[in-house]
Amino acid sequence: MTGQIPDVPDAEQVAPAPRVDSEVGPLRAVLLHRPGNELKRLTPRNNDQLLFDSIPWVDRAQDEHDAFADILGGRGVEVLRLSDTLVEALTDERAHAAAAATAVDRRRLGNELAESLAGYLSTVDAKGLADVLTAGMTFEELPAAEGASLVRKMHHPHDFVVDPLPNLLFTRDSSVWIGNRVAIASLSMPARMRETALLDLIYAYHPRFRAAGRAYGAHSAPVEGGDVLLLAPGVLAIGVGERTTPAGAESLARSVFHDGLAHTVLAVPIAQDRATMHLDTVCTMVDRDAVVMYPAVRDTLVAYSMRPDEAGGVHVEGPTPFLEAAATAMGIERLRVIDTGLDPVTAEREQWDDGNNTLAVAPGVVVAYERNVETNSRLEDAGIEVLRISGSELGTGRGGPRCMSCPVSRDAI
Ligand SMILES: NC(=O)NCCC[C@H](N)C(=O)O
Repeated sequence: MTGQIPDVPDAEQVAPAPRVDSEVGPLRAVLLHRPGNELKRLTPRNNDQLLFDSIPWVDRAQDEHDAFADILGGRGVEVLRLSDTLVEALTDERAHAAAAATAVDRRRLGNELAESLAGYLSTVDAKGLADVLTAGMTFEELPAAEGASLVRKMHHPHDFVVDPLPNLLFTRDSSVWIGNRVAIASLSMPARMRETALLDLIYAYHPRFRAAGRAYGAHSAPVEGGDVLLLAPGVLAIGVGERTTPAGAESLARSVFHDGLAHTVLAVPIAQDRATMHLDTVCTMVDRDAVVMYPAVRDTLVAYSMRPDEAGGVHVEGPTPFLEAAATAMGIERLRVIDTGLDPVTAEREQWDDGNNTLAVAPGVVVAYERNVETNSRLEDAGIEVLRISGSELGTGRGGPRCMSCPVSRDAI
């Protein structure tokens, strides 16, 4: 070997380091979840509780999601699939044991069934366990030998022993990268709380992530990633409404100040409605200095500005109009606003259908649902390139391209 030039891996072969400082820097790697059997659990009886507005046609949802992943891949983005990362993490026996424990709800199952379920899950391989953790398990799927407890006898065969997680599709909400740290969200709705534990295990045990530092504690007050916008390096906006609480926003702000990841955090009150469940349902960034925004909130959205004080605490000012507070914190003269739709009714329809929920793959280039015709044409009129995907089935869970993606690596802007 003496005298030979050592092999230098291609730049493309080296996984980009996890780091995200903005909403619009060129996207390098993203965590998606291809919808699977967990969506087949949705019925008219449980869809409200499981946070879906209707029953998706699963094969078509998968096709739509594959097209979404292809568009990202075509732009040079590395697509990581949540189920693959979960299976890889679960090959570590500590992760396997911890994951199995998260699936056993002793209070609901009672000791006898809980013990038999835990025993059964400990024998299942990583792939099988990942399937149960994501798609759940019904009483009729529980192996016959696993206990003949009263609980088992009295439940309907289609009741869940382990609840499914159909909202894993929305990877934006369960974790968010801020700089080189990841914040595991503390999800507020019962149907999504178990996602926190799965993401916690993926980031702790997957070789790609286990060295990454954490921001904020996974079990702190509720914060959901859909509420967190990285307006510019060092500037965060956090929606506070149906999901993220004031305590969650304050706790995340303290954490990012402590780690030197931000100098300003804007807490932005949003209506506590399903239509506006996260800040990214009414506003997402489409360029370094531009947002697409629901016009009904444009003039009323305000922000409380938080900055670290010299005593190690948090100084709070405001509220002041959001657009002004954001521009000041970002150090720009003005944040350009592109409205959703042309008239109030179109705007309301397109906001509901995630017209505001775009995913930037680079400054001025976004992925959007094709159905939001008016909003997309307004984006194009403003010079934004729109990569359209269909989302008739994906949208039944009430989330768009931004909700369905957790950027893991973006280049600096
Ligand atoms: N960031 C987002 O707005 N995510 C959409 C989440 C939809 C999901 N069905 C939920 O209700 O949590």
